[in-house]
Amino acid sequence: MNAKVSTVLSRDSFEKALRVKGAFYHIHHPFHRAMYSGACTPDQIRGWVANRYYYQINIPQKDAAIMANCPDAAVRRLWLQRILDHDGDEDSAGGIEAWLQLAEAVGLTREEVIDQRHVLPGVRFAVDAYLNFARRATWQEAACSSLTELFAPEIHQSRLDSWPAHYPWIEEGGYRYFRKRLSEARRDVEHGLGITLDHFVTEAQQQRAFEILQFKLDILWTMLDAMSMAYVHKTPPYHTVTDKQVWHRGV
Ligand SMILES: O=C(O)c1cc(C(=O)O)c2c(n1)C(=O)C(=O)c1cc(C(=O)O)[nH]c1-2
Repeated sequence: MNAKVSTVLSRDSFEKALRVKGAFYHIHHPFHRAMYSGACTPDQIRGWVANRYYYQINIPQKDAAIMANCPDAAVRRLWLQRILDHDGDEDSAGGIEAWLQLAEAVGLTREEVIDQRHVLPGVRFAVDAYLNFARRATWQEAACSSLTELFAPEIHQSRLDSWPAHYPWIEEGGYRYFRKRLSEARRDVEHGLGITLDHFVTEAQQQRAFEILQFKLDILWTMLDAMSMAYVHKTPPYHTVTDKQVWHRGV
């Protein structure tokens, strides 16, 4: 009788295999490559900042959904920091405010960002898929979906390294968000990765973890596809019938 050869990955190999998924991170998307090679117009940078605002404001709701599904107080206590990072506390204004300062630094008004008039339907649907996944998945699966943050410090650093030279018209104060995320993302990943390595221990679970990480990579990539249609190819939704931004702002 043939014994089934186990293809369960060791903890180390599993972590390495998760990191290999970085090959599909949105740092490789043409829109991103254009951003850090200096090829973007001010309108393209503004479009990206205004659309990414929707991701920023959904992240703390996503993290609150994970906490709501998690019965482990020790995990919740650590996870709570993510919400404070974005929403702020009595000492610091937080990431959403820093993002609004980035918006102003690139020439947008707070009002036009906060009212979400520029948020493209494709971006909205992609971000909503992330929040909805966190609501319905187990807290360990939702924690696993945050692991694209493994690759985030590099992308924030690439902006800090390249944008000031390419886009001197962006005010320096706008870069605070990216600087702030360098250490926050590293700390988040340590926690999220620990949960994932502890929880996904069978072959089927590890395959599921790869699929969850790919789902999240798809979200980030799809957001940029929608922005490319609108700001690079100049084909935003309904462009064949109107040049007005008629799409909905969230229902
Ligand atoms: O600018 C980026 O490219 C980028 C990517 C990601 C990511 O990989 O999900 C996050 C962030 N930024 C970010 O700033 C952030 O706070 C964040 C939280 C999360 C998450 O899934 O919980 N991802 C990200």
